[in-house]
Amino acid sequence: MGIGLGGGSSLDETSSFMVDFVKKCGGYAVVDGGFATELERHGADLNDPLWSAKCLITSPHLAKRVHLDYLNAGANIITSGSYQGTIQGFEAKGFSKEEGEGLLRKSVEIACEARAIYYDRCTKDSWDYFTHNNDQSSLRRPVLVAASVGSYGAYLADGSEYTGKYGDEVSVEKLKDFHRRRAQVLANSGADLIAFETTPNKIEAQAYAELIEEEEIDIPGWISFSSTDGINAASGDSIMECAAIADCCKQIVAIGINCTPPRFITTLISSIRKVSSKPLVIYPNSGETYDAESKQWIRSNGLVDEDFVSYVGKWQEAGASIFGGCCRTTPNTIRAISKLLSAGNSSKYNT
Ligand code: MET
Ligand SMILES: [Zn+2]
Repeated sequence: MGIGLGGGSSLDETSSFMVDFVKKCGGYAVVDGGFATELERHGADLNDPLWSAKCLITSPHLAKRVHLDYLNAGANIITSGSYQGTIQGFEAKGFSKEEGEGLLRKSVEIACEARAIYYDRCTKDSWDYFTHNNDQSSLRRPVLVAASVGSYGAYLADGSEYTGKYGDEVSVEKLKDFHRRRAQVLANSGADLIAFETTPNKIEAQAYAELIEEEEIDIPGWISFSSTDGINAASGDSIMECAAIADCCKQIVAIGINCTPPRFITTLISSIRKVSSKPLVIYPNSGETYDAESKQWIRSNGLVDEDFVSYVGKWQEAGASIFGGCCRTTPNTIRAISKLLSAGNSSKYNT
């Protein structure tokens, strides 16, 4: 178990979990960047229905390295490689249900191992620092491990997490059944929280909220939405309605927008703020567009890291407090975000 609440935490503790964590981090927290992007940059071939979760089978060492790179870049929250890994998807590859569940747990174990390595190094570094500077301040940053849950659309592997068009036959009940076992397994995997990511519509948010209650999921979570127009969730559902569903769920300790172009974020934050005072987690993609057919990112409109980072202050002003990156962002993006926020913080305290 990490430093999360773990079994038996009270709802009061849960509702203040993210507010307390952000405070502990210094008023803002940093999330990691694109996981798949970074695996691919290191040569992984993720053209597979499991996408980045394929590495849990073929290259767990690389997954650990990517987590570690994000920690070294300044992340306070790292997200496990389970985004597109589902028991159904693993079964389609010939794994048994138990093996599939084991792979989900492994995604969290890998992230926890990366955190342990990072902490070990920090302890060593602060010891070196102490012996040279006679200063006992620890250089260790608080770090949470979030278990990633991709949407039903991610499992379909046809880009429908960016359209939210699941068809009439897909109901809240069906989505709950689809997500149930994975959510149970990840809630008991040692992760500090569950990140329901790239949620494109209202019914999936509703399914998560109901599932959390029904299954008595006792670790905190966030629900993060995708948008393709900066006004609504990707399906066209009102972002305020989506956020209101997440707001009603006590176990949901933050609401977010991820894998959405940076230029859309500020207006979405303002909309969400109208219906929720929970901490907001913002981790956009680079602004490039994903082509589901060719399974490639189209390089136009992408932002260089400096451009991406130039938005972060605006998102903070609009009311968000947790920042990172999604697809096509890298440890360099996260390093730049950390640097910017820590500079802002020190100037705040120095004036
Ligand atoms: N956490 C996931 C990743 O970075 C989110 C993907 S969004 C399509 O791989
Ligand atoms: Zn993404």
